Amino acid sequence: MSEFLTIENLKVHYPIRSGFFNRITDHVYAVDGVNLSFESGKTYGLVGESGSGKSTIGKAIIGLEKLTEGRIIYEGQDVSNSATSRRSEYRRNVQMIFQDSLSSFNPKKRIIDILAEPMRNFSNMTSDEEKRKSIELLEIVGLTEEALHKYPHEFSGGQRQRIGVARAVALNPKLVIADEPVSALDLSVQAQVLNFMQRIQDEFGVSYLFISHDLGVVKHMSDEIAIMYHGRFTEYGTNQEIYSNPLHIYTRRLLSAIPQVDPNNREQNKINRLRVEKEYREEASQYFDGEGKVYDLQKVNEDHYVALKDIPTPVEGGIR
Ligand SMILES: Nc1ncnc2c1ncn2[C@@H]1O[C@H](COP(=O)(O)OP(=O)(O)OP(=O)(O)O)[C@@H](O)[C@H]1O
Repeated sequence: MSEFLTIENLKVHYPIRSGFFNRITDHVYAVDGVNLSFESGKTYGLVGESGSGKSTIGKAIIGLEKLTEGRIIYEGQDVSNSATSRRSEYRRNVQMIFQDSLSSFNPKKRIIDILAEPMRNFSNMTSDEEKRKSIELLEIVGLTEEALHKYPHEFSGGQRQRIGVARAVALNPKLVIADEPVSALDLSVQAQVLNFMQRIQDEFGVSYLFISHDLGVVKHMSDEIAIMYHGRFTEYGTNQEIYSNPLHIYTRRLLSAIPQVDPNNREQNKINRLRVEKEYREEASQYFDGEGKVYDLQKVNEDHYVALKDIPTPVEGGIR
């Protein structure tokens, strides 16, 4: 299957100003050379701790952050520059869902206006068509026509996130960037929202970039996973490779931090976590260069890339 969107060497550096003249004295390297390609109908997990640069990648792809360097290639054309002719088609096809829909929705607008906004921006529907489409969208996420004339605050957090999903998919986009879409919700409600997202993917073939700080949450959603540390990828691979054969200590650290539901696994998990922490402290130079940056990604196999100085040699049953 071919890629419809490719991100090449993406960099977003924020200037730090200081002193009496407010001069630029340094930069935050929020995203520092990231490559990523998207195929239709797949979910890509983007995972890392707070401040690692995940949201900045999402915002740069959607056009909310200016690229310091790099290119965004959509259907074979460079759309990095906002003046390009394909830009409008690109903006229609790449949508975003935010963590907190209450603050991303205008509280004074009714749901019909919130849902119809992308239709008004990117299509020429009549108000009847907008209404019909909005009802259809609400049904897709398990809500009824009654919701149309209500305001965002009249819904629960889970319902609002479902409305956010409905708005994002209103125009059949190719990619939806979901930035921590369920982090603010209770566990049972999280599962409900994720189920709707999955059903929509099965029906319409949309791709997701699913941003989370939690490897546990992305596990059941993602086909491919990128692990991010200080603006760079430490590891990239298929779900199977990342969860069953993690090679970077940072990935293993995130994995060992997933809470264990089964009490029988808790003791083993604790031992594992302590072992990973010890290795993280004592063998950092294998994983990070002299400045504490991760190395460039290297290919382990078709399904797996890791930022290590030396790629370990394969042994029977995987790579260790
Ligand atoms: N507008 C900005 N100006 C300066 N620095 C910024 C700006 N936006 C983000 N940063 C910095 O860039 C880095 C990456 O931030 P980003 O929000 O992308 O991380 P994140 O992984 O999404 O974290 P979180 O999970 O907390 O949202 C952080 O150090 C952050 O402080």
